[in-house]
Order: sequence, then C-alpha cells, then structure tokens
Amino acid sequence: MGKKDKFIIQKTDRLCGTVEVSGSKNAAIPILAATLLAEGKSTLNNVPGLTDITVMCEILNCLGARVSFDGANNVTVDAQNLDHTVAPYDLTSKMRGSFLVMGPLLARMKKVRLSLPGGCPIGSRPVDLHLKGFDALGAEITKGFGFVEVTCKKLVGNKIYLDFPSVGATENILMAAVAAEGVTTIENAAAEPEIADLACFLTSMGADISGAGTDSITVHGVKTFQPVEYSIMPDRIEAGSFMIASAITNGDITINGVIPEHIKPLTAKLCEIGAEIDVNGNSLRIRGNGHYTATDVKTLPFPGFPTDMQAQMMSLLSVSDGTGIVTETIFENRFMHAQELCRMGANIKVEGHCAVIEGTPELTGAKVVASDLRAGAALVLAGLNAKGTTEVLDIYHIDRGYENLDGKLRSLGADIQRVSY
Ligand SMILES: CC(=O)N[C@H]1[C@@H](OP(=O)(O)OP(=O)(O)OC[C@H]2O[C@@H](n3ccc(=O)[nH]c3=O)[C@H](O)[C@@H]2O)O[C@H](CO)[C@@H](O)[C@@H]1O
Ligand SMILES: C=C(OP(=O)(O)O)C(=O)O
Repeated sequence: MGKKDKFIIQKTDRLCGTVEVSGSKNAAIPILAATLLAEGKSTLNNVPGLTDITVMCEILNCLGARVSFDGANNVTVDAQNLDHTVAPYDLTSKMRGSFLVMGPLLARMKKVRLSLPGGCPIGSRPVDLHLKGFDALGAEITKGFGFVEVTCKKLVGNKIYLDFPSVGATENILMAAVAAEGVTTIENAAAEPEIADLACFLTSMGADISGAGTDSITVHGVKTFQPVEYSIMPDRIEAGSFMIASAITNGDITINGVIPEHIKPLTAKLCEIGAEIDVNGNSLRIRGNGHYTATDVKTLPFPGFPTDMQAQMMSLLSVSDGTGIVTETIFENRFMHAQELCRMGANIKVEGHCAVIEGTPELTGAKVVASDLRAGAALVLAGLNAKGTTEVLDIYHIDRGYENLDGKLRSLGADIQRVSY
C-alpha cells in the first residue's frame, strides 16, 4: 500500500460469492485510545489492518505505551507506563480520530496537549463539543499556537447536554467521565453502535456505564481500570459497501460477520429500491436484479441513514430508474464524489445540502480521483458498473478504512488491480 497507488477496474457483470467483514475502524480507533486508561497490557482482537489504525498505534507509542500488531488482526497495548502527554503534530494531523486520546489521557495523566484538528475534505469538523464536555467535568482549557491544552486537578461528574449528537464528542467525554468523581450524564448523546462497543470495552475494564447506544448515557466514575482482552465489532460501513457492490453489479453476495441491527437503515433502502435481501443470523445474502427504482435518502445520526454510506448509495442511485434526492445533513461538504461520478456519465446536480440524481442506464469508465475515504469507495463501486476501464487515483484515502478492498472484491469475481504510479 503506497501513497501513489491507484485502482484499475474493468466492468464486472455479476459479483458472486462470500465475503467476511473486518473489524470496525470507527470502533477500533476509540477503543485503542481507551486502552490508555489501564496500567497494563490490553489485547484487542479483530482489529482491521488499516493505515488509520497504524497511525493510532504510532500515537499510543509516542505517549509511552508499547503497541504490537501481530499481523493477524490482534493488537496488544501495554499502557503500564505513559510518559508523554503531548502527541506529535506529524501524526495527529494525519487523522482526526487521534483527538480521541484526549479523554483517556486527561483521566489518567490530568494533562494533555494536542494540535487542534483542521478542516478536512468533508467539512470543517470543529471539536467545540468535546471541549465543552471536558470543561463541564472541571478541566481547564487553553488554546494557542495551533494547540489545545486541557488540564485538571481532578475530574468531577456533571450533567452534559450535547447541542448535536456528535460521535467523537460522546466518545471522548465518555472516556473522561468513567474516571470522574461522581455521576455524569450525557444527554443528546450519539447512539451509534460504535459508542455501544466502546462502552462495552470500558465496562469490561471496570467502568460503570448505562444507556450507551441510546441518547442518554449515565456514568458512575470509578478509580481503577484493569487491562482486558476484547474483540472489536464488525464494520457496518464495510458491510454496507459490499451490499452496494452486489446491487450495482446485479450480483449475489453473502456477507458474513454482519450485525443486522447496525445496517437496518441501508437494508430498508435497498429493499425499497428492489434488491433482495435475506438475513440469517450474522450472515446476509443480497441479490441484485439490475433494475432499481430511484428513492430519496437523507443522512441522519444513528439509527438514520449513515453519512458514511451516502457516497456509495449515490453510485447506485446513478444507475437506478428515475430521480432520487440525497440530502446530507451531517457534513457540509460531503459531495466531492458527485462531480467525479458525473465524469463517469452520472447525471447529478448538487445544490447546497442536496444532490439530485437522475438515473442513467450505464456509467462509462474514466480516470477519477478519490477525494476522501467513502468518495473513493463510491468510485470503485461505480467502476464495477461502468463500461470500459475506470482508474481511481489517490486510493490512500480508501486504505484508511477498507481492509484489502481489492483482494475481497477480486475474490467475488471483480477485475480490479492495484498499481503504483
Ligand atoms: C472515527 C470516526 O468514528 N469517524 C466517524 C465519526 O466522526 P466524528 O466523530 O468526527 O463525527 P461527529 O459525529 O462528531 O460529527 C458530526 C457533525 O457534528 C459536528 N461537530 C462535531 C464535534 C464538535 O465538537 N462540534 C461539531 O460541530 C461536525 O462538524 C459534524 O458536522 O462520526 C461521523 C458521523 O457519523 C462519521 O462520518 C465518521 O466516520
Ligand atoms: C469520515 C470517516 O472517517 P473519519 O472520521 O476518520 O474521517 C469515515 O469513516 O467515513
């Protein structure tokens, strides 16, 4: 995997077979951060092999933890001795999720200094709600020179209401609140499954949390945390991306390692437009029929339709019959894939938070650029449908969040090659 890799994709008529979902990137990142709470060695299983995970492990190493990845999806973090409270800009600037070390470091070291995350290709993404939460727990916040320093003598539980159910703010505040004196409530909390997985990990370490996975979380602070072994939940966005891969190629794919509750918003939409889906325990079979009726999609916090599936869904709507409207309510700039899809023959007009997609019978291959992780996935999916050859450049974005995407697609019959340029 290199910074200068691209995918070369030929049209695939029908993807068939079985694919295993990897562990969730968005659950693994906060859980890796949470290992910092316990003095000792925690082991995480089912950790996806992704560049974002490598960066997070490097950050933990810089803080004094000793991290080892066995190359088979198991990571050990020995956080016995932490000797730094500052994470280097070179690493934190690579990944927004790095800001999630703030909560556990504040809880354990009473002091943390991180670079303020800048904007990113999908939006401005401020961290004001994270900081408001720490402030409510009694921390002192100082900003300057591109950094934010958060310190406390001790953390004290409080009632926190989030103006928006931010996933990252809920996770960061939760990881500090578990060690605060007394009771913390987080109202209007994010209810994404990754938060429930983090809470489950924290609880196994000794934390006392109720309500995680709903919009109201209650935490009774505890003094100590023990290191544990824990298996990361499956990646619902990877599962969803393979569902679209099957639908867009008129395929027949069985996806193993799915938690059906987590992907309900997508399952509902795909059934509505004409895909056939059978759920059997943690396995899901999706059959495409080549004809989909366009629909409208609005991204919302869980259990609404996930913003992380919006771009991939747009690829499918591009080849559906009729007109669909996609409304993006979570990030203000998450339509960069639309122009690239148009270069492949899609008919999409973007106006503010809405994209109007008029279906076209077939896309055509082109050279396109992945502007971010899910935009990249959407272009790969479109490439599977497009006549001729599609080249997707800047696939380092895709490597942030999909483990061996090309290998998994090849195992289902896709003609996709990774080439360095
Ligand atoms: C590593 C990880 O888990 N990333 C996910 C996480 O990102 P992330 O945790 O960054 O997303 P948030 O839920 O925090 O962001 C949602 C919205 O809230 C805004 N906001 C957020 C925090 C804040 O302090 N102030 C503020 O205004 C953001 O700019 C954005 O418009 O949830 C997103 C929404 O489901 C997903 O797309 C990302 O894949
Ligand atoms: C936006 C995403 O991730 P991040 O928050 O790490 O940028 C994503 O996974 O689609």
